[in-house]
Amino acid sequence: MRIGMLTGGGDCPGLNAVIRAVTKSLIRQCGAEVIGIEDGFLGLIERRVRPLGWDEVSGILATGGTILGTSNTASPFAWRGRDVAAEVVAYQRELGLDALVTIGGDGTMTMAARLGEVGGVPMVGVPKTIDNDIAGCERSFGFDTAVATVTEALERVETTGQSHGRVMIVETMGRYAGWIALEAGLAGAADVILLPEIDFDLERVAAVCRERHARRRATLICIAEGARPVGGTLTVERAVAGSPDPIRLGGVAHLLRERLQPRVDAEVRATVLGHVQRGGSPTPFDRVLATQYGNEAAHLLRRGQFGRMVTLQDGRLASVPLAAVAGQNRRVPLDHPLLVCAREIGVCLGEAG
Ligand SMILES: Nc1ncnc2c1ncn2[C@@H]1O[C@H](COP(=O)(O)OP(=O)(O)OP(=O)(O)O)[C@@H](O)[C@H]1O
Ligand SMILES: O=P(O)(O)OC[C@H]1O[C@](O)(CO)[C@@H](O)[C@@H]1O
Ligand SMILES: [Mg+2]
Repeated sequence: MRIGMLTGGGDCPGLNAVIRAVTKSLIRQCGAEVIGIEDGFLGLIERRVRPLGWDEVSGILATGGTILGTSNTASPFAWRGRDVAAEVVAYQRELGLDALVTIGGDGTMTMAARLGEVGGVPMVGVPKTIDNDIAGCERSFGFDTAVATVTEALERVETTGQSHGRVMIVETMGRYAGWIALEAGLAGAADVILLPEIDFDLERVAAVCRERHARRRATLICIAEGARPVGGTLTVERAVAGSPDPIRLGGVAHLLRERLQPRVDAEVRATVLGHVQRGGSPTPFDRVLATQYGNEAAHLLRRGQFGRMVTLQDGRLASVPLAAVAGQNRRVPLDHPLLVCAREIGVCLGEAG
């Protein structure tokens, strides 16, 4: 058996743990040859691959990023104005691949499925993202690490906020889903948590800050990059040319700071955490989850269960058809127990009233 493997989309902690587990499982279970494809689908377009053996994947469990590199702008169906999908499929055949392991988000899964439809090799997907927003998957690896990083940041920001009696705003990543802000906000004892799923009422947030200033000096606000005020729009930082999902969010913390400042006596400061949340070594939880996902991907390959993505459902390893994942986005349901819990312990979610 000859298996290709690539990492696509934004990187996240735990990618190397998956690469290691897939490779070691396949070598041990069936003596398979594993071919690493560099920089996601770009490596298939530019014909850049390298063999992955036991030594190449040893010692990488705890390292951040991806040893294979990644890309979020390379589409074989629209590469520099040309459709090169047929050439990519031909290259897969030249390499003698029996299947492809694609470790990525919704975009990577969609692309892998599309390549399969035009004659590409069968594939098995592994869900990665710090955002935890992949359909059919209750925990993507990388999320736990991001939550740990944001939690530490909130705690650090809180002590300086206390010293100065300020309103401190911390902005998290997460795109259109509020999972990172919600879990880190709870773990980091934020007073206000603002999510993309609940448009926030500025007057309500200001009232909480004023009330806290009188009682507790400081207010800690955790806001997801995709949050927006009632009647407002998303805060877009930039558009990335060539990316199938070109919008990059960012900066809503600054918008909130500007609008809050005239409404409160305390000084307001904003911190945008950015890629700090996506880098570095995975937590033990993510190392274990990524290892299990990689091992399970090898099982699917050996059983010939293609066109599926490994996943976690009700705490158990499982797999779902790619068609159920492609083009989807898993957001925080409004009746989620963590939202209920947050409200009941007095966290403001920006809701009016
Ligand atoms: N809608 C799409 N149709 C076809 N191909 C796509 C699509 N979206 C993404 N791709 C391909 O998948 C690659 C990765 O996609 P994208 O940048 O959206 O990352 P992702 O896998 O969704 O991860 P994340 O969004 O978490 O960074 C792109 O470079 C592109 O080749
Ligand atoms: O690295 P880039 O292209 O700026 O993308 C940032 C986006 O990717 C993610 O880190 C992961 O999907 C999002 O949370 C964030 O909005
Ligand atoms: Mg995506």
